[in-house]
Amino acid sequence: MSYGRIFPLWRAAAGPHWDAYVDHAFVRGIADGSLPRAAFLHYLVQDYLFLVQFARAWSLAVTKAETMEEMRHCAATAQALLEDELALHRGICAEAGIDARMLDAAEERPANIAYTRYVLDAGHAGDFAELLAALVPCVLGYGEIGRRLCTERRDTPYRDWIETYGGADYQALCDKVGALLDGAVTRRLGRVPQDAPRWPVLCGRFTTATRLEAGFWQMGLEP
Ligand SMILES: Cc1ncc(CN)c(N)n1
Repeated sequence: MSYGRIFPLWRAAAGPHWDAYVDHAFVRGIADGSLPRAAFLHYLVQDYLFLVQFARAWSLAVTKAETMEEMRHCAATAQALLEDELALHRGICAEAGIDARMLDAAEERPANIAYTRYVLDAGHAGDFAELLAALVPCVLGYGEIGRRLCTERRDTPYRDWIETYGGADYQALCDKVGALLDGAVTRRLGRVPQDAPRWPVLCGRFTTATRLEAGFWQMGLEP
């Protein structure tokens, strides 16, 4: 399963940056349980703020869409981030004594600001396809990580996290985003999008967002 046709092409174009993201030391620490709890909570608080900005970016995609179908997909993805995914963050943080008020008052780290504002800028400066190219490493990268870690079945205190991203609901979201991406790119760049002059720009957006994902994990290791 590779979440459609376009995603594997962009992933290949990102070269070693993709593995630096999905196989980062932070991810390995989640998988084998060696990640210190303080680092995980620090990451989770930043990720809460991240997802709020990402919901804004998916909402921006609603305004950039060209069809009702695209609008529906993007609105549903923003909703899934705000309700389903953030429920994981709220739950784990509440158990650690970090309540909703503390989450909202947390200060964004520079790596977080860099990534989220890059994506929002891609959306403001570019069209729907450009915004999607900056958005999909987030959704589909975690889908890939969650699916892989779920099959490893190792003993780790971060099982809730792994099962959220490897679970059926998140994987279904990834399949839908992959289908949205395929349709959107074909609609704008044609059936052989690799030949379109805009293809390298889209690959570039995807690769930069991928590098910013790796930077986000790195930030997580430095509470
Ligand atoms: C930084 C980041 N990237 C991706 C995801 C998965 N939506 C996330 N929660 N946080």
